[in-house]
Amino acid sequence: AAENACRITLGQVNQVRPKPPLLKILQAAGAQGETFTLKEVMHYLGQYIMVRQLYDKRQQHMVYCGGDQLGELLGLESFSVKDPSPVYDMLKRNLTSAAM
Ligand SMILES: C[C@@H](c1ccc(Cl)cc1)n1cnc(-c2ccccc2)c1-c1c(C(=O)NCCN2CCN(C3CCCCC3)CC2)[nH]c2cc(Cl)ccc12
Repeated sequence: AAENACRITLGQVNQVRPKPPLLKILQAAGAQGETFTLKEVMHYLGQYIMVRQLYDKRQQHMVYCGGDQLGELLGLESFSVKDPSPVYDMLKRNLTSAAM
């Protein structure tokens, strides 16, 4: 009934919970905790790519992730940051809603 409705504060409603393999990658990029906004997940994935030097220095939109855990998760050797679809597909498989 209404009075028993779970109280979801606005701050929590857009949180996602990465599955362990993705959480490990985010933590390698400095992420703390277990739930994040999608924006934070994207930020830490970008940081991970930079810290691990997975992007091509000359063609900076190309990410070569074969042989890295990121490539395992994506099921790809490389991708262009101009086509985010493989990343979104991977996130669909590796994120669960953290609300309740
Ligand atoms: C638009 C955005 C994006 C965001 C999501 C997606 Cl699915 C595609 C694209 N983006 C544009 N270029 C990058 C990028 C390129 C090379 C190395 C690292 C990041 C990103 C990515 C960010 C990010 O948070 N980007 C902040 C600004 N970036 C500009 C590029 N900057 C680097 C470019 C290479 C040289 C060093 C600076 C880093 C900060 N997060 C990502 C996570 C992944 Cl799985 C893939 C790419 C990115």
